[in-house]
Amino acid sequence: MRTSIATVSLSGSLTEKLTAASRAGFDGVEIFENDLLASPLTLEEIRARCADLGLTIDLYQPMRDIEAVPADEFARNLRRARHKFELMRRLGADTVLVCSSVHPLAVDDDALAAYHLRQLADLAQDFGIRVAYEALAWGRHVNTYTHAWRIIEAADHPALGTCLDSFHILSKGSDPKGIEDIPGEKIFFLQLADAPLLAMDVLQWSRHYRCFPGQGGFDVAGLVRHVLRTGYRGPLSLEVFNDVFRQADAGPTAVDARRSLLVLQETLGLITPPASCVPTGVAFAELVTPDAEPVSAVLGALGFARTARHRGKPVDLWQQGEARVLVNTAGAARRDGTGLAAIGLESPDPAGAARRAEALLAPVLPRRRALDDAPLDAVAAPDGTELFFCATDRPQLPNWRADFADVGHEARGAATVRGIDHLALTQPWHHYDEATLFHRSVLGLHAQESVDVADPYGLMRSRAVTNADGSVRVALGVGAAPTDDTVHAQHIALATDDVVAAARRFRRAGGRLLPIPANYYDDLAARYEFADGELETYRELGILYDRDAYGTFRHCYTTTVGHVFFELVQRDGYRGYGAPNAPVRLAAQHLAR
Ligand SMILES: O=C(O)c1ccc(O)c(O)c1
Ligand SMILES: [Mg+2]
Repeated sequence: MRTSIATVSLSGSLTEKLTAASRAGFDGVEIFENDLLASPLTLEEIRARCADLGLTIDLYQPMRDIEAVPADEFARNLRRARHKFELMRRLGADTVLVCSSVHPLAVDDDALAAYHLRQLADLAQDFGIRVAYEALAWGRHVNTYTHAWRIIEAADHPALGTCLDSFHILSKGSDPKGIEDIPGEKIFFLQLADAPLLAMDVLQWSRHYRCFPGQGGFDVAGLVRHVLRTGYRGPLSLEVFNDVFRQADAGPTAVDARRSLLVLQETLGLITPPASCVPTGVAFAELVTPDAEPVSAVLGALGFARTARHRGKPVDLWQQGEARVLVNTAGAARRDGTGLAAIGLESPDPAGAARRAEALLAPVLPRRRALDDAPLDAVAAPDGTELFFCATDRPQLPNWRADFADVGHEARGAATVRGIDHLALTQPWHHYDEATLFHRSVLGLHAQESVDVADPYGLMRSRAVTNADGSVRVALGVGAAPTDDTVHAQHIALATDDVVAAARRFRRAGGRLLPIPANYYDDLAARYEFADGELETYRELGILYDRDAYGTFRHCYTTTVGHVFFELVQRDGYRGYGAPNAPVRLAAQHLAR
């Protein structure tokens, strides 16, 4: 189906919005009146710009407070409408959106509303224009789609139909099944928006918190299914009022928006992009650093051994159990200090995973490889993290590990780390919803609930995306103090079967663990019963503790190197990420700085 986006959904000038929509692959736009009023371009120039960009103008909006008002008011409305219809003719737009009235003088009189809309449609028809009447969720008397449709039926005019907007329908809890009672040709337009499930006034909710389908809590696909059954064949159009998108770069927002429609269309069986290919593990985490020494010291103290070196690049492979960490001193020019730059995802079908990622608009990264290196497909996540789709020691598939030559080092002592438990990636503040949708749709991971975490200097939000068996877990976090990279760093959480042994080993080898305040342990003692000496051990090492319905969680943190730190995690059935402990950890990290 054709896809469209309202200019109000994107940041910038009208020109910037149109360019972003076109680049992201939209077929058309809804032009929001304010964007037009504020543009220095003439109507003819806007029309030509859209044509050059391959965009149709699918809707002009909104007209407000038209119907069921006193007669003198309505006469003025018709005069205003004539003016707008002339404008639309010059613009080349043939559908106008009319919102249900919020006028203080509007009366609760369906017959009068129908009579007024019929007159408006009569006038519109002279200009070859169609009027799409939309029930605002906060409309004074008309605030449900069924009520709007009753009035349209009563008005009975070929140039009058309805505009359905998923936000207004789903925010009020209306049953979307009734949409099937409207003939498809009377649905003149379909606007789509999702929203997080919040208990608040619908107008505020709508104007500030809408998001793209798949990013909130509404069943937008279910609603569209009802619309498609009517025979509606107009565009799927996104109309998203959102405080974050208003400020973020229009380019990435438009791509995020288009991805949401691709995923929606896939859900509805309208398109079939390459199938989802869920990663089955973390092959490696790659750190870039200008100086390998500090991070190597931490890895060594954690019990990792530098086992191999890339044949052609200054990249070392550090390994312990199934945990592999690459330390790359070549890419550091791009970043300041040590950071987590890439993740290798063990994929059942690396090439297939890359094809899906590309089809869902993930930026494909050039393969930086030498002639005999294994071909590695990589894409960039919204936060810039490089995601490699790879295979480790699997016959028939290119083996990334073969690009590394063993250096013969082995770890001293038994392994205390088993593998990578999870990776925590800090998202730029304006990419949080986009990141969730990206990891869900491109990688096929499941998103858990978003949790709020109090940082002493602001609020953090965090949400985990995982595969079914938990062998891939990524915690996406967004911080309130985005400039504080020391605290809001990325981290690599390492799975251990004995966090006490792993922590002691780290300390004996000269590693420094994050100190946790005594008050925390006094509280733990009040909340849980521990075996003799257990709490003292946690207190001594800075080990944090949590429990959920499934088991217990013990974890501690190394101090931070550049923009990255490590966590040691002992997960005994526990499914979370120690969220109750996160405020204490964040405060301790601020203090340690
Ligand atoms: O918030 C508004 O006023 C508004 C305007 C036009 C729409 O299509 C809409 O859904 C909301
Ligand atoms: Mg709308």
